[in-house]
Amino acid sequence: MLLCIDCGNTNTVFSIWDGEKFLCTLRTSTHHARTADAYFTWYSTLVKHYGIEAEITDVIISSTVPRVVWNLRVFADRFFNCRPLVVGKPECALPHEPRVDEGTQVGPDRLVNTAAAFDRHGGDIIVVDFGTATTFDVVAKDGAYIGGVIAPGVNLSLEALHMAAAALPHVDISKPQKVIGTNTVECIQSGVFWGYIGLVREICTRIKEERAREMKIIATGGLAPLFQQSVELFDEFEDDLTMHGLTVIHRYNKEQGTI
Ligand SMILES: Nc1ncnc2c1ncn2[C@@H]1O[C@H](COP(=O)(O)OP(=O)(O)OP(=O)(O)O)[C@@H](O)[C@H]1O
Ligand SMILES: CC(C)(CO)[C@@H](O)C(=O)NCCC(=O)O
Ligand SMILES: [K+]
Repeated sequence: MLLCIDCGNTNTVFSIWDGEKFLCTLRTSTHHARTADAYFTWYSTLVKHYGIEAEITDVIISSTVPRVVWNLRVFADRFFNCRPLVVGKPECALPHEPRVDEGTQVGPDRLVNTAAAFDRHGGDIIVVDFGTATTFDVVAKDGAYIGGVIAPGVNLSLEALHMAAAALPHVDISKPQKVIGTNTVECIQSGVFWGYIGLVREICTRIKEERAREMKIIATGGLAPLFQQSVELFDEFEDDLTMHGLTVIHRYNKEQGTI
């Protein structure tokens, strides 16, 4: 079985793929100093709790935080006796090479999202991922990542207001009933919520104009459904997109004989 690891700047997600379906999904905060032993203690406790019998033979990692990869490599080697495939490293083949400026290190999560979206929907797609940052990944007709957009994430925007302005409290995102807030919390929620609706719509419109074609918009990440509630922004929402992409890239490397 394949253990897929998606390490973001905020959260790290493990998911076990049995070849047909994900058996479970485990989430922890990303912390570069977490040791291989600590990962295993956490992992084995939860797997046992869910009553899952998993013989892990392969591990694939996508990490936007380079420093965590070392401990995850040790984790894979020590507990599953395997060498993990790390997306973005030269030894990990990609179904389509990104077409970006030379020397650009595309975030591995974006490469994975791109592979997943192309596998499920074909090309001419925009993937919007609501993580620590909100990213827009543009997938060409042939499946290659050809660039995109990086905007501050929803929670990051809320946190930035709280951090920088003494009188602004921490608030959670939610959909305000109206645009004009009549208290501080409503004003902040309105700014971020409606501001984000505008951001997503404007960027997608401009991407389509720049590409001069219709493009399907796929959203992923915990907050996408909240925005979709109000305005039709996306064609599809897929909460397992990044995990699916890891299985696609792993299968491709098996087929290519790189692993
Ligand atoms: N209805 C909601 N209201 C508030 N927060 C939510 C809601 N649904 C999901 N979230 C939060 O949204 C965030 C987005 O999750 P996601 O896994 O997509 O990205 P992340 O873990 O924050 O970022 P990264 O992948 O970059 O680490 C999570 O922190 C999740 O707890
Ligand atoms: C943009 C983030 C932080 C989104 O997770 C990640 O994909 C990343 O660190 N990217 C590197 C830069 C780039 O993708 O062009
Ligand atoms: K993510």
